[in-house]
Amino acid sequence: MSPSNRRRPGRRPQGPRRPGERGGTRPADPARLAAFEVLKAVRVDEAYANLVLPHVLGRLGLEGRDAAFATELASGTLRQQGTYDAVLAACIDRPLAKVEAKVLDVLRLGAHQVLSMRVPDHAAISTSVDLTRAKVGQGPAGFVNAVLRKVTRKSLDEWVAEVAPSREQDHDGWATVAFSHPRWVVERLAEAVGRDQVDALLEADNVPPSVTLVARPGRATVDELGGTPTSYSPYGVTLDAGSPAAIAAVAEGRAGVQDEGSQLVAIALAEAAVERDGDRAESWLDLCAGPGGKSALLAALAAHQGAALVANERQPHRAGLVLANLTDRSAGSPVDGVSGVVAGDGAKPPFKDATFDRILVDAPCTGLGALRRRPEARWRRATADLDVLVGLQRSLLDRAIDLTRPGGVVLYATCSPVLAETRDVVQAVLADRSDVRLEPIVATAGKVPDSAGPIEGTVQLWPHRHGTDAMFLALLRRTPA
Ligand SMILES: C[S@@+](CC[C@H](N)C(=O)[O-])C[C@H]1O[C@@H](n2cnc3c(N)ncnc32)[C@H](O)[C@@H]1O
Repeated sequence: MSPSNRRRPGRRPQGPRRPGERGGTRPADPARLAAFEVLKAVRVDEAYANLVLPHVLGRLGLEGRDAAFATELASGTLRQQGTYDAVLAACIDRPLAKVEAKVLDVLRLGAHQVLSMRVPDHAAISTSVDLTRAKVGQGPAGFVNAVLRKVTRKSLDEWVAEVAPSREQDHDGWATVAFSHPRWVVERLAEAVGRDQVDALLEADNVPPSVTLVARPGRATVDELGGTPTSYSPYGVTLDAGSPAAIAAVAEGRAGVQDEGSQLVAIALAEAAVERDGDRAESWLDLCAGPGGKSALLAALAAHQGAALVANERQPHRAGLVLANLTDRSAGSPVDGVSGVVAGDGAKPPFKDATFDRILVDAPCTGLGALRRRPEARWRRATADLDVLVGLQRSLLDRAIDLTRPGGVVLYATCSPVLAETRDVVQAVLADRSDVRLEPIVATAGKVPDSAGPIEGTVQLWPHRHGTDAMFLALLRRTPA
């Protein structure tokens, strides 16, 4: 599919002049102002767009269509910034690095409206000029006007054909521009998914996912949530419309927003075969639990299986979020299945060796499998992050194996398909130790079609194939040394 097929309807009629407007000095349009403020918060404060958006919308009093327009404008601009920067570079006769950051934000927002939102050119340009006057000053308004006029001269497809390298001679360079991903990410994803599928994956990364909910078993049912049942998780539904917060089970914490792939990770740990250790109730550990989405599902599954879950998270404020996720809001006490929440470093865990029956290591990772839901994430990561993360992932998996009793299991998961974080971590730990073996995932996640991971028996989910985040799952069993 060509990049221009990613256009979404966003046409927004221009209303009459607002009170107080006078010729040439109109105030900035509030929805565009909101999107501008989100970009600024992402750039200056390293904010997450999806977290800052509700605050900005609330502060500016935006609701309904205006809120939807601002959301698409901010998220779409951040997501497709790589494409727009290549276009803008062709329209400006100095390097983009020399353009004032606030002006570049306005230009990117304008480019998104012109090239991907079907906002009429004159409206996109005049509101961008207004925004420049309001937030930067009169000086650059003419520059913004001139640059955006140039942008309107071609469609997105025509621009990509003009500014991207040749697809035949430099596929990754072309994909970098056409699908707006940093080149190193294109290369790593191509290595993981295969050259024949990488374009489909990159394209899927640019489509915001629909909202998926989980009904925590024993506390809520999928029927309470409405929506369409997910294909693989028995606890999931995809919302067709509306806000999750308006659903009682979500508001009460008995259900939550959770990608289907994440649901399959928690289910895979619960479903693994583990022989009972006498009459003792099973003890489960979520080693990297923050903010607690998988812990909440694990706790419900643990309660059902008569087990007890400990949730551990290194960052104290995220451990607080885990606690909130594991608290029964009406009773004010931990939900069934929880035996504790700990703020500790999983690489130096405050637990005794060989004490847990099942451990989830949902490792800190690059998150390159969840780019659909985090529009700015692709620009935040760098290859240098990989080395640091891989070292941490290996030591967390290693410690988790120490904490597992012989016969028990560790599920290693990442929301990244990058082979250095998946295959290589698992193979390195297997090569180092004689007291662990890899086992195939045979239950629900293992039955997902076309989900073979990079080592036999492991699972790799994909946005473009399964509609989930690109979760990787590997099951390891502790054996006597
Ligand atoms: C992928 S996230 C986990 C998501 C979580 N399982 C959920 O479903 O909500 C990884 C988490 O590991 C935490 N983390 C990073 N380093 C850690 C460490 N050394 N020990 C324990 N947790 C750590 C991060 O703060 C982050 O919250």
